Amino acid sequence: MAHVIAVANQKGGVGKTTTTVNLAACLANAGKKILIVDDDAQGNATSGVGIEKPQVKKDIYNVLVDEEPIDEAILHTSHKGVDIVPATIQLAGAEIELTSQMAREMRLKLGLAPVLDKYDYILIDCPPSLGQLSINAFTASNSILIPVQSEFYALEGLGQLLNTVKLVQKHFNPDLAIEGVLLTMYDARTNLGTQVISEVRSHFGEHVYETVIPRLTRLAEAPSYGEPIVDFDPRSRAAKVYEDLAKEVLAAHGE
Ligand SMILES: Nc1ncnc2c1ncn2[C@@H]1O[C@H](COP(=O)(O)OP(=O)(O)OP(=O)(O)O)[C@@H](O)[C@H]1O
Repeated sequence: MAHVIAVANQKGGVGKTTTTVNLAACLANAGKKILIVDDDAQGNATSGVGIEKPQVKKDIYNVLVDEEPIDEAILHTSHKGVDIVPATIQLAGAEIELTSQMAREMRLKLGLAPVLDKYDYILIDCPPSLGQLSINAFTASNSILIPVQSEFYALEGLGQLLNTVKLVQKHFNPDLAIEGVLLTMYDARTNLGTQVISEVRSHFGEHVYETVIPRLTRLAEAPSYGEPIVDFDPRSRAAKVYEDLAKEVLAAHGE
């Protein structure tokens, strides 16, 4: 039975997609079957695993809005053991279209149900907002992994995110847990990064991963080649840090 993890932070550009794609590949290298759900109309997770948009016949929009079977939208990716439900720009309309539909918060949960036993982990790459797409992700998930950029305003907006988590727990998904808080884009050359780390750790305590993702150019380069870092540059420090994160995630699940 898959463990479903929403990778979320309504702040833009904090490393959600980078974390989804690279954690997925590292978990697959550890022998796990992984499904990525691209829940963001930008479709960066989709292109980041080598899927060209014209290749996409059905995407997450068709699952959420048209309630079409998810297996018709699932594609294999460039990385063995990682499948994806892609997103294209048509997802941009879903927030509004879902608003007038019945059981709108449950669409992703219902959509994923038939494939839960085919995967070990399902990672949902959430959009930078707390609208219907994120609510659907939180309702469908066992837990939420929060990437936090190591910068001055790191904690800003996290209160709002945690409030949304509480609302979803109350109304749709009482068992939704915090999977972990991941510090990203850490720059060792500034004192600021170190300050932010201690601030985030004092706030979230044991939820914060030991692994901290540094700011590394290789991580920004890999997506344009449609490859996770472990394929693009397997011996790099960037590959190593996401491998470390995968080990922590597996350990947290007793593996
Ligand atoms: N550790 C890192 N070092 C260097 N660049 C990074 C790192 N993590 C992410 N990036 C780059 O920063 C940008 C934003 O990252 P990413 O797309 O993963 O964030 P996001 O939270 O998914 O963004 P959005 O909110 O737009 O969906 C991308 O260009 C990505 O390649």
